[in-house]
Amino acid sequence: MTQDQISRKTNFYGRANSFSDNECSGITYCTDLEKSILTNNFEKRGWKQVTSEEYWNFYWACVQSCRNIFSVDSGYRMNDNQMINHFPNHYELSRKDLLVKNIKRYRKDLERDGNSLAEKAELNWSSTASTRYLHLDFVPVTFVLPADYNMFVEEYRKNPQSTWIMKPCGKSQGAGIFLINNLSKLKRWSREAKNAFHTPVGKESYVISRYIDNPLLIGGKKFDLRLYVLVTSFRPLKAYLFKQGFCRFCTVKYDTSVTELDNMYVHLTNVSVQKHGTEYNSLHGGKWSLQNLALYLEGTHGKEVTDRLFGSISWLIVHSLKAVAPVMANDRHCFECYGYDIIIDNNLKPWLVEVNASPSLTSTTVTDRILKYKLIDNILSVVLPPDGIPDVRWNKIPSEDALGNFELLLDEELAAQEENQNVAHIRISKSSTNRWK
Ligand SMILES: Nc1ncnc2c1ncn2[C@@H]1O[C@H](COP(=O)(O)OP(=O)(O)OP(=O)(O)O)[C@@H](O)[C@H]1O
Repeated sequence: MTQDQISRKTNFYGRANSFSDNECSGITYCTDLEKSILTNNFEKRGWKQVTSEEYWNFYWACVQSCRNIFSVDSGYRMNDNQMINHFPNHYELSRKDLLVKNIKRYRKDLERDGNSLAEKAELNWSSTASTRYLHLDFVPVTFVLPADYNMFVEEYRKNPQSTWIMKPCGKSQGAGIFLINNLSKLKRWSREAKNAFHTPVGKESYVISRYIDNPLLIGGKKFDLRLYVLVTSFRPLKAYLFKQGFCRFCTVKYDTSVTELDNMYVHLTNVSVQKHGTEYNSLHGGKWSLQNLALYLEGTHGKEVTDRLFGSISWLIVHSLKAVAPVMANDRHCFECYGYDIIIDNNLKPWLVEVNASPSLTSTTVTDRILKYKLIDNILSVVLPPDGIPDVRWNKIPSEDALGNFELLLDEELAAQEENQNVAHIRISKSSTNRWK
């Protein structure tokens, strides 16, 4: 939806402030993404498709349309019966550089307040000692380039043997990513890709992160987790975890030798990369369900260790959300389903690699299609009031049934109520031991 379309639409609908009887009989939806996984779900509910220029109750928008709607210039005002699937500044969580910036700020704030979560420990890394956060160390050490180049070099020199991964901040699906294992390679790249940091539309920034070079391998292959997290409010924080995430495997065995450094089939788990490889299997799409992973880990490491790992993953997600909550525009018309990418290392420590605001709804296998259809169905039943009519005045407390495959990660409002009754502090889902199964 363009700014112009929004302005024209506002003139007409700006007056609408409540859901009239007439409108109640027909909920309208609009989508920028013509995916049957979405449209089948909307139509199952008897909703009628309209264009973005008509009156919609529910908009599954691309991030750009959402930003246009919320831009000051659009003058668009949503009424109480309109909902949209992004928060206006979702990029605070989903842009690689901003995510890291927010997490760094969150840690500093907790440290300043003397919070024990920000406890640090000495880490002896080769000959140099450095300190790291004991609990809040869940994103790989990351710098934004070119801005933080000097800080990166300082860190690099502490451990020149380590490998780093360069990722353009504004791209996805593995585009523009490469690994480096020495500073001269970075310098060469910067020289050769003349204007490496400059594009026709301005500066392109990159993040450079410590490469997790000891991933947990299954069948000798690297994998990451794709988990779905639904946020219905940032202040108070209300977040849900979809129990049916999956693992995405590389098609080629993991190999840290220098000759394989540029082989993306070894190092990048993105399906968009792997599907071009000769070893790609379109039947299973290189995916494993989380249930299979849990069974595998219970078999190889035991149940307690497995439960602890999944508990740490939930913990990591909650704290990444808390890190951005203060800066998020908490508009009550918005909800968002984030795709979390997590790598587990061979010490069974989870690392947050990235958060996507528009996780792919493309299905590569039949199982994938069923899972994503269910995901959308469950999102709708969590974000909509029990009568199924979008209404932002609703208290956003879904019933147990409405959760489907989602489980509560955190509801600060509920937690505060419980605290008032001296029941509990911040509550991370009680069902944590049964999680994902
Ligand atoms: N620090 C890291 N250590 C090890 N592997 C990493 C690291 N960062 C990224 N990767 C690998 O590279 C892949 C791509 O990284 P990332 O998801 O950040 O980029 P992207 O191109 O934005 O992908 P997406 O399509 O998911 O948005 C990850 O799925 C993971 O396999």
